[in-house]
Amino acid sequence: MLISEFFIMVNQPTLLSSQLFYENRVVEVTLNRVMLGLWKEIETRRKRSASFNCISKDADHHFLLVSEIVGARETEEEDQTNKDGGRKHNVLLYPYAFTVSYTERTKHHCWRCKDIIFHCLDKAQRQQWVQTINNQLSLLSIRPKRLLVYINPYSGKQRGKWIYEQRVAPLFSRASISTDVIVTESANHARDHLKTEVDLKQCDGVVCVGGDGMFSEVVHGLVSRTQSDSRVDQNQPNQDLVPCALRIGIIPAGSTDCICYSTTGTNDPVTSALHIIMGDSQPMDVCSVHHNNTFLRYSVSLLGYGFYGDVLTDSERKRWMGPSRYDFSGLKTFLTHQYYEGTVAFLPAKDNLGNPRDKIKCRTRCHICEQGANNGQLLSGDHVYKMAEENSDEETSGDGVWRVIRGKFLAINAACMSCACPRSPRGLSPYAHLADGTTDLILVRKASRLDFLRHLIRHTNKDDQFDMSFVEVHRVRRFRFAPKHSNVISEVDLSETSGKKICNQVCTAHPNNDTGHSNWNCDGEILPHADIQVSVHCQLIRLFARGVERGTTFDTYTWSVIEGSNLSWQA
Ligand SMILES: CCCCCCCCCCCCC/C=C/[C@@H](O)[C@H](COP(=O)(O)O)NC(C)=O
Ligand SMILES: Nc1ncnc2c1ncn2[C@@H]1O[C@H](COP(=O)(O)OP(=O)(O)O)[C@@H](O)[C@H]1O
Ligand SMILES: [Ca+2]
Repeated sequence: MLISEFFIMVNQPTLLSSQLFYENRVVEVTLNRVMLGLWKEIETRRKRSASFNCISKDADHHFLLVSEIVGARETEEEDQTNKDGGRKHNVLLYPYAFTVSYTERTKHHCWRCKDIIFHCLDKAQRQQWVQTINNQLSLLSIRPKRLLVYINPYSGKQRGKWIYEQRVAPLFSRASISTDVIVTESANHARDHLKTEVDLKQCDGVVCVGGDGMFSEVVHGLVSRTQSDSRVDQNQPNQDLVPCALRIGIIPAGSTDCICYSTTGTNDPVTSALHIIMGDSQPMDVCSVHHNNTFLRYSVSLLGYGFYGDVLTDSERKRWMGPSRYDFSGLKTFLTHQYYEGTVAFLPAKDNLGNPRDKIKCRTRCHICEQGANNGQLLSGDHVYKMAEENSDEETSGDGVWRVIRGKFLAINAACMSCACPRSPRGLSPYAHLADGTTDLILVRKASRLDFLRHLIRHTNKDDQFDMSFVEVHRVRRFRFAPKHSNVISEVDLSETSGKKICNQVCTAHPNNDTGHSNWNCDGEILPHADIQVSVHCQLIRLFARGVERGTTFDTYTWSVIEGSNLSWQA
């Protein structure tokens, strides 16, 4: 925080100011539109213990941003812990307590909800404080007030219900958020409910408790509902889709939790609940997947053919093993060492969106993602690319021209975001962006088992998994794939303007034959077709998240400490 920002903050008109008892001392507490605090010690009974997070133990001025307060509530007498005599004495003088809950950052992007208890002289003063704080919070229009919650009781280690009830619901209630909770009874329950039954105007957001598959259900429900309400045909691969109005929150309880991890920096239910309460907003790209001009599915994380498709196909039969099914099937698939022949055609992204190896990480308020959204507006969809494509006879080369690559691949992965998760903390494509309108297309060609193992291991450490002769990676807006024996892609509608030429190339490249092919892993779902067309839709949805923050230490959102007027801290 800059000093100028600090002065703007403290110079806001005061809403409420009183002398209250806090811990072992009397303090002057002030509330304005932006902050609670600037506590000046009036009377010290005992040397203050460092009982709440602050930079300096000797500091006697503190503040808390209103935007980081979860809620305030009156506290019952019996809830108050008063172990020492000095404190008891003061509690008698200030018997009416209230609690302010706030968000505090801990290590590794985890947030925690902390409480501070203040004591008032009389009931009226306490009521005034609680009401004024909560009124201020209700003015923060970005915060959700009513949420629709779907719990998959079978996700991950089957602890979704417990996690929600024990760790999340109490926080929502502290933040005065009302909820409609639905425990799903079968696969696609949440998707179909959102698609047809829910009155979306009755809530401010949708929360899913589960894994990537559960999130995918909610995305399908919301996106499909939004398109059908706007009479948009999802079957057209080049169709501009209508963005969803409601934000989605993820309480991680699944096997991979890659979307939660990539958007918050951790897979912690309490952190996610606090992002939802704060009303965070993170736009996110969505890929639409079509086969033969028919809509198949949406994808927000990984579209994987070959290795990840085979891992998923094998692991689906082992759901009873829980999350470790992926380790088992991963090892088995690795040993099988199967490669697949096919043709990939793709439309590269604009140069101003960087490239998958530029070491620019997607972080909170990412400027590459901003750039991506602007590109979309300026170019209005694919028009410029269509022009480039029509005017060129080149099969490859040039920004905005389709490129075609044929070969034998161990894996073809498209990562629309980093796909960071506990198994791979940097992710499948560490520099992919959440909301730039592109996906990173990773082509892993046929290689020895040892080389492929080296590539896989690099997903788990700091080494560059793309720095290998058999791996190439491209940032793309659209792509197509046809397996060598494809007989379906020749049926693609050749009247489609964009991709027309490419389609011809793909078709002529592959006379039909009967060699085997893999499956696509689409965010943990197996797709029924190998021949697919993929388009990225920039910022189609929004999450209750803020992307991964740059540091985990002090910044403008957290508790700050000022030593008198000597502003020794800056973030
Ligand atoms: C020899 C060591 C090899 C380690 C390789 C580790 C790479 C891990 C990269 C994982 C990227 C996961 C992307 C997310 C996929 C999810 O959508 C999907 C479904 O997740 P869900 O079951 O719904 O939680 N999970 C998987 C494993 O396919
Ligand atoms: N009540 C239910 N019974 C069975 N399957 C369900 C239920 N609710 C959701 N599902 C499905 O379970 C699958 C896995 O869910 P997910 O939450 O991703 O868990 P995991 O991360 O363990 O795979 C998803 O495809 C989802 O559609
Ligand atoms: Ca992206």
